[in-house]
Amino acid sequence: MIPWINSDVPQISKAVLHEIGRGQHIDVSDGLNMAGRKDIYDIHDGLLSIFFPGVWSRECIEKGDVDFYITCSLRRISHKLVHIVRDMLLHHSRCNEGQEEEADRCYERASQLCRQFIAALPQIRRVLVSDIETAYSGDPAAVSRDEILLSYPFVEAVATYRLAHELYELKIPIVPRILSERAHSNTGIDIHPGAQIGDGFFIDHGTGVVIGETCRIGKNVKIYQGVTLGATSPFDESGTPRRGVKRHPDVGDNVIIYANAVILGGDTVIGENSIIGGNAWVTEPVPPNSVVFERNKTEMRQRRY
Ligand SMILES: CC(=O)OC[C@H](N)C(=O)O
Repeated sequence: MIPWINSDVPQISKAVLHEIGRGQHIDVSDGLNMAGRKDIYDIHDGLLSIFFPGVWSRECIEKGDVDFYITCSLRRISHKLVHIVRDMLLHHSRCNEGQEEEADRCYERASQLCRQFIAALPQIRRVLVSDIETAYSGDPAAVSRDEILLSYPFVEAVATYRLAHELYELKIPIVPRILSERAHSNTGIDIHPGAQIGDGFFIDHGTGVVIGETCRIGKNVKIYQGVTLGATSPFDESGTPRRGVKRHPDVGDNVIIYANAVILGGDTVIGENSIIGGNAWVTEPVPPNSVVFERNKTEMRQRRY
């Protein structure tokens, strides 16, 4: 018997309860159940395994069973997702004073949003194949597409990003960030769901990559470990960082960004076909077809393909 447990714990429980009751900033009074995060993880796993059944699924799946597997999984995921999104919408409305919505309305809206999300899955899957294709054609270390799919961390990070982006575009609260931060923990690659990323995107090695919310990235872009596409956070008069403004760079088609380059700012545009060298620090626009090989020094050159 540990004596302090009996004497101290009831009092400390009361004090914790008191802090919860103060409801400052984080409102748990409506019982937003964070066990829900496990349900979202389950949906995340389920969606990835639908994209690549028998590869990312826990189950071994025979060719003849794929159809059945996808239909059953998708039905299960759709049900679960509608309930989670309903809870999130309800919670979100309660956090905004005077805008509380009825549960039934949230349920209806959740159902519509999830329908749109599920309808987008075939297209997301198609784009994901283009990402793997860019990896295969761009990385001589990759022996096969299967090797990339089974072992490269960027596949999970980018697949998750593409799912999370769809949810973000539908303005579903919190769920997109839970997905992307889970992939961030698993892979070391941090892609905000708000970023816009074109087809054929490849992150080689991946560790430490950060891609900010308002980035726009073109097609067939390749980046290496440690690259930051970050913000020069603008502040308002009171010194508070301004939300909802364009603060991360744009990257044109066919750009390659080597390891640990840092590219910052909402007005920073990397023109198409450019190469940004390792450790470059870029805070100004770079014209198309440039090579940036050290701090802000650019050189025009003809790209070879
Ligand atoms: C990627 C990055 O610079 O993030 C900084 C901050 N979270 C923002 O979004 O502005």
